[in-house]
Amino acid sequence: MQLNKIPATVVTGFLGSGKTTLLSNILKQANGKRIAVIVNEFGELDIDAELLRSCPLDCEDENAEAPANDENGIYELANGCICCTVEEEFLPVMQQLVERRDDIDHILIETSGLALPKPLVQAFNWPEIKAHCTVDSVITVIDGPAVADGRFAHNPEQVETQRKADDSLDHDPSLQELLEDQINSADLIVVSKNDLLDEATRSQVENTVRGRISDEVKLINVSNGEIASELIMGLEAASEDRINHVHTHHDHHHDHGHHHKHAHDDFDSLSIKLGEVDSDKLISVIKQLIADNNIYRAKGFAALPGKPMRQVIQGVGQRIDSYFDRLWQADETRSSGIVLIGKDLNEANLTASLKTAEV
Ligand SMILES: Nc1nc2c(ncn2[C@@H]2O[C@H](COP(=O)(O)OP(=O)(O)OP(=O)(O)O)[C@@H](O)[C@H]2O)c(=O)[nH]1
Repeated sequence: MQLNKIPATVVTGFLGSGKTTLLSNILKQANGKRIAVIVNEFGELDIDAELLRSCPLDCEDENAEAPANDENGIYELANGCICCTVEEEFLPVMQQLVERRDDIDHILIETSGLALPKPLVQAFNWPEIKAHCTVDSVITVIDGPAVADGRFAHNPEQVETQRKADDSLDHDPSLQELLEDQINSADLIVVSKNDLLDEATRSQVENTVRGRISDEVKLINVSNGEIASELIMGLEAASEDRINHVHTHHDHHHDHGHHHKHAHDDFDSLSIKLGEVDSDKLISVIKQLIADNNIYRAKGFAALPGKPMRQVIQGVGQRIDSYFDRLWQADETRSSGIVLIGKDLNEANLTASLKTAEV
């Protein structure tokens, strides 16, 4: 019966866990498969869509013809959170995709790191969607090194011992709930950043995650998003059929409709525009800001004087990656922009600090 429904894979996972990296690797393997991508981002710059769209330096030829990499294949949902805007944002996009169904083999959906997957999966039970689409699987990406650092301090003794070390970030109850909801909705767990784990840490991480999922949920370790697309697509889980039974911390908020307080209401997302910058200085300022504030995620683009290429800056926890992704285009203003996502962020102070990197 599902043969003629379009399969949709929902990729969820916390900020910076590696969702975009995974998706861009899947798109590289599209091999003629026509994949539509829906991206939802918490933050005003459409960085994820941009990164998925722009062909990385090492993939120029393979990808030139893949339809998913052409602009028509990528749908950005307005800034915010897919779980709160299912009706206004998600439904219309799905309707468009259904109209183009003869041109689409698979839909990939990247939710924002702060989104709750359940309401999104439930939307696949709405008649207009259900008739044409099914959820192939919900994949939850979990940041391996973050687990190793104790982000899943769930059992009480662990919380007690770890609280001394850090009482602000990783043991925030709203964050714990969000992570648990993302895990509970999963058909498949991808533990990312495997390259950053040694063997002992890897099995410790596996045990921690295993302790939180049911036995039938598979767990795969992945480095740099490199995984065969057959392991990710075509799982035929029909997740919408079971989603109502998945217990989450946020059920009552959605089910009763009136009280719309979500996990992510406590988070701030700032988008700070800068001119050309000194890259080393910018990175060291961001590191310092991450150390001094409740910043979970920093990402953006930097324009460096005299450099023809744009630099991508990615910060997760204390780790900052940077690389050049593409040439600045002739019609583009060379400017930098950084998105900071966290709690209790003081925009004026953070802007002033970042501006010290301008040249
Ligand atoms: N070393 C290493 N870095 C990784 C891996 N996967 C992702 N990263 C890095 O982690 C950072 C975040 O990765 P993204 O793929 O953007 O994460 P995301 O989940 O899409 O992030 P948000 O959309 O902001 O929630 C980037 O700097 C990636 O290069 C991995 O397997 N190994």
